[in-house]
Amino acid sequence: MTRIVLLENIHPSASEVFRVAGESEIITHSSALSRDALLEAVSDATILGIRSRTHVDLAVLQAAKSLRAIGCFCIGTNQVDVDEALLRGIPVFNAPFSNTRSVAELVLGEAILLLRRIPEKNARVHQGFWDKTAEGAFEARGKTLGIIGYGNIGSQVGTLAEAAGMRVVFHDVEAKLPLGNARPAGSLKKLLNQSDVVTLHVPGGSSTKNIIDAKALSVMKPGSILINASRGTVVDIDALHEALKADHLSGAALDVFPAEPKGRDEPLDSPLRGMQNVILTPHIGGSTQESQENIGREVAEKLVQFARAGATKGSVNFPEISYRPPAGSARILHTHKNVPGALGSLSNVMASHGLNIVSQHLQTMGQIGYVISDVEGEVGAAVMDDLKAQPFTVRCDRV
Ligand SMILES: NC(=O)C1=CN([C@@H]2O[C@H](COP(=O)(O)OP(=O)(O)OC[C@H]3O[C@@H](n4cnc5c(N)ncnc54)[C@H](O)[C@@H]3O)[C@@H](O)[C@H]2O)C=CC1
Ligand SMILES: O=C(O)C(=O)COP(=O)(O)O
Repeated sequence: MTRIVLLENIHPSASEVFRVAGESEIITHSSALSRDALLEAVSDATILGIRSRTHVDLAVLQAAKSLRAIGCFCIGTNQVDVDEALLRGIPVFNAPFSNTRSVAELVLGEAILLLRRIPEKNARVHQGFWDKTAEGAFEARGKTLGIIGYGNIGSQVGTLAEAAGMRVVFHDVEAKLPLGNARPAGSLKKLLNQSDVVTLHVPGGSSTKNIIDAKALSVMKPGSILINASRGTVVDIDALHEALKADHLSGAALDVFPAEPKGRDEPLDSPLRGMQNVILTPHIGGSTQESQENIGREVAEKLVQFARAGATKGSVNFPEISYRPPAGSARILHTHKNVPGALGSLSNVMASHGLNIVSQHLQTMGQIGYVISDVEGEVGAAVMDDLKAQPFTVRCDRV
């Protein structure tokens, strides 16, 4: 019996996919859960769906005794301990492109608004002042946009910015194919000291923590603008606050924060609140009708293909095996420690129970191997128990 638990207001398109696939036990929550409620909710879940707010760490994985797969209904997967999930035979899926464009459009819009000082001007008119002036207002055309993290979102931002006449440079830890006239800056420092607008599109995690700290900010051009719609941990907020107060930067836009409010009634705790040259948004970079509906469908379809057929293609942490139609009368999914002879031992156990292997696919990733076996014959409790009892077995399911 599959029990699907979906948190954080995942779009109804996901539940629809599960229902069409014949799943009826779908529990939805409109927000993230408190720690205790989360531990309770995962205790009998077979599939867990989350977005960026829910942290699935070792304790959550330990509490989730029946969990078979996790769906991140977003791009980032830094909120899940994906390595620990792998060791427990739990694949993690995400939607790597579905909200890319939504973030890219927001970032270009914010760059243009900040170059024209619109947040301050908007506030002044609302307050009853008519400060008609060109002072400090610039066109985007001809300005340099520096993109840190030239992946799916970063490169889309670059394409949109070039269409607005901007010159685009980027910095990435990997070699990347430049789109249009974009060029690698050569180093983070070279990017920072030539860009009028700097935008961050790196993943979260320890390797990107505080990339933008006081030193990096000091290298940025006087009067330049910083935009962060990646993860809150990437920017040292106190250092940014100082740089803005000192007028070293002319503005900033932040969609993500080191500590984000748990729900709609909790205020953001940030020294940047109240600064009129700073756009603050509640982590909505990827929140558009189009993206959420697509994400719901995309991730749910991946989870259904895994639950039904063991397909792991597109998983961010697991040996990948594409969907294949079942070739025998039953399919056995086996995750094991990647040790010599595991496949042979598995096959012998199946043969000893009279099962004929019709098709078998093995993929390994680091310490873990994953085998899909299609067999002819009766897959009873005895063979499943024997397979589970093998010393190298991590988990074994029949689908
Ligand atoms: N604000 C929001 O609502 C959203 C935020 N995001 C965030 O944006 C991030 C980026 O998304 P994508 O572009 O789809 O990911 P991606 O994986 O396509 O691109 C990330 C790029 O960053 C590069 N990178 C990694 N560490 C780096 C470092 N230290 N310095 C420079 N480059 C580095 C990688 O090589 C890669 O090219 C996601 O991981 C997620 O955290 C994604 C979607 C929505
Ligand atoms: O896709 C991502 O990585 C995001 O940050 C979007 O997160 P969300 O689904 O809005 O909680």
